[in-house]
This record gives sequence, structure tokens and C-alpha cells, in this order.
Amino acid sequence: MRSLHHCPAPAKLNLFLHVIGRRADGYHLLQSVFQLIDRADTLHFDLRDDERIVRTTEVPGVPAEQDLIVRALRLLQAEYARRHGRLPPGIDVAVEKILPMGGGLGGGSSDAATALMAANHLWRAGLSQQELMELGLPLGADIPFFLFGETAFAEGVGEHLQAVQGPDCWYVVIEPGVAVPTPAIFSAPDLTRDSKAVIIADFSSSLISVAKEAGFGRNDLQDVAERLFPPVAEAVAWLARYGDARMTGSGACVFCAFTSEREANQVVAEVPGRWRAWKAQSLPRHPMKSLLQNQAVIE
Ligand SMILES: C[C@@](CO)(OP(=O)(O)O)[C@H](O)COP(=O)(O)OP(=O)(O)OC[C@H]1O[C@@H](n2ccc(N)nc2=O)[C@H](O)[C@@H]1O
Ligand SMILES: Nc1ncnc2c1ncn2[C@@H]1O[C@H](COP(=O)(O)OP(=O)(O)O)[C@@H](O)[C@H]1O
Repeated sequence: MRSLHHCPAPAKLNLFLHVIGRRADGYHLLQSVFQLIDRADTLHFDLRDDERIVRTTEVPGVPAEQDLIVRALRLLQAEYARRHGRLPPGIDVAVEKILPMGGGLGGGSSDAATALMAANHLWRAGLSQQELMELGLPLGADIPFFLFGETAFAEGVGEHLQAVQGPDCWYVVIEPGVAVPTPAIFSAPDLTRDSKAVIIADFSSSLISVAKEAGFGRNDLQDVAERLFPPVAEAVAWLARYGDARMTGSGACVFCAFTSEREANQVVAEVPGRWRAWKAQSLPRHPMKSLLQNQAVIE
């Protein structure tokens, strides 16, 4: 088996995101529910005859050497070499990107997680899910979640994950047209850093009945993002006419949940032309898991 084509790297939404403290190294301690949705980048992998990791497509603004996909594959290649005493073959990777960067949708982290799952399979490297999560964490706090691959209550900086039942619904997502750099949000002096820690029982019932009702909690990063990036505030204000509109992650994207696809379609049709907007359905499980199990992506 030399190729895995059409591998999805789905986006995530943070249904809520609370900042409850800070680690000694300055990283912020979070509590969040991560939800996968069915809007995705698409990756293609082909084994090479040499040992190089080569990105074969351009990603505007992201040189190949900095791409989380390339960095993740090199980490796994080195780990393989440590375990087996030789390097596995190199990989050509092609990326079709549709997820906006600096969107809070975790696109780069999801690309990296899909690459780790695909390469672990192609190389028969044999790392467990937990081992892949530990390998990916230093590259990005969202990577462990994508490898975990189920709706999750996340704690720490995102590395402590517990599966929860997410809502079965449709989301309308607005891209406000700005890229929000995560460091700018976390370094803001006025960021809320002392939200009270919650326990799962506090929010599980409101998640199950979410739909158009107000969801649980809030996004503590939103006030700062709205202040620094006014288009975020405008998109939240517009979408809030239809329900509980929130920002995901450190922004910039804004979302609102709906019970039916029809409602979501209606709202997307009304979004002002200055913003890109789309609907997406909640995904209970990462699509790579069943694809790899059924070997449906193998060509
Ligand atoms: C906020 C979240 C929520 O899902 O997502 P995104 O908006 O990126 O999707 C993540 O925790 C984003 O984590 P991660 O993707 O690792 O953040 P990076 O861009 O590497 O972090 C940039 C900088 O933000 C600060 N940072 C980041 C995460 C965190 N929990 N505390 C922090 O203080 C650190 O100073 C770090 O150097
Ligand atoms: N494959 C990749 N796709 C997107 N961004 C990447 C990738 N590799 C590295 N990056 C870097 O990560 C940054 C954050 O991108 P992304 O994960 O898409 O947004 P967010 O963390 O806001 O959800 C980008 O601005 C880019 O510099």
C-alpha cells in the first residue's frame, strides 16, 4: 500500500471556552468542549522512493518547512527511526485547504493530526492513539483533540480529554475575514483569566438539548478578540439575531447552532455578502477513524 488519498482534516468548534488559570510557564489553563464538524481540508499522501517529506502544493503564507503537516510527519519519522533503527520512506503530501487560517477552527492542527494518522497507517508505525497525541502536543494544543477524534471536554491546555455526548445539530459559521493570531489574544492584559472551574455535570444536559437554546458557558477569549478585531464583533452581533452566536477558539470565526439543515440554509442565504459563510453538521467521530478501519482510502 503506497497511497492514502482524500483524507479529511475536519474543523472543530469550541462550544464554550473558559480560561480558569495560568501555568507557571505562562500558558493558560482552559476548560472547553471541542466539537468536530463536517467541513474539512483534504490531504493526499504518497510514499516516496527516498526519505524526504515533501509538500507538493502551495499553502499561501505557510512555507513548507513551517507547515504543521511537514513538522508532524518529521516527528513521526524520527520516532519510527528510534523504534526500528531505520527511517521509513518519505511522503509526498498534497493539501486542499478550505479552512481559514487564524480562524479558531483548528485547521492547521487538524491537518497535522490527519497526517499523523495517515502516516502511522502507511508506515505501519504502530503508535497508539495516546502515543500519537503525546507526539503531536508540542506542535499545537489542539492536535491531541483531533487525534482523540470524538466530542470532548478538554482541560489543561487541551491535553486532558474526556469524551462527552455532543449535540446533534447544524451550525452556521461566519468567517469575518480577519486572521486572529492566538498570541495576541492570550497576551491581552484585560483577558478574563479567572473563570470558575466547571464539572461535566454542569453542562452535559444543556449540550444535549442545545440547538437554538442558549448553550452552556461562554468564550472567555471573545471580548478581547472583538475589541482587537472589530469584524469579529460585527459578525457576532449579526448572527446573534438568530440565536446564541459565539466565537470559536481564539477567533475569528463565529457560529450559531440550529436544529435543522433547512434553518441553517436560510440563515446562510441571508448572511451579508462581505462575509464568507457556510453550514456544517456536528460529527460524533473523526472520519479518518472509519476510513482507516475500512481501508476505504487505500488506492
Ligand atoms: C485557543 C485554542 C483553543 O482551541 O485554539 P485556536 O484558536 O488556536 O484554534 C488553542 O488552545 C490554542 O492553542 P495552540 O494552537 O497551541 O496555540 P498557539 O498558536 O501555539 O499559541 C500561541 C501562544 O498563545 C499562548 N497560549 C496558547 C494556548 C494556551 N492555552 N495558553 C496560552 O497562553 C502562548 O503564549 C502561545 O505561545
Ligand atoms: N497546514 C497548515 N494549515 C494552516 N495553518 C498552518 C498550517 N501549518 C502551519 N500553520 C500556521 O498555523 C497558524 C494557525 O492556523 P490554524 O490552525 O488554521 O488556525 P487556528 O489555530 O486559529 O484555528 C497559521 O496562521 C499558520 O501560520
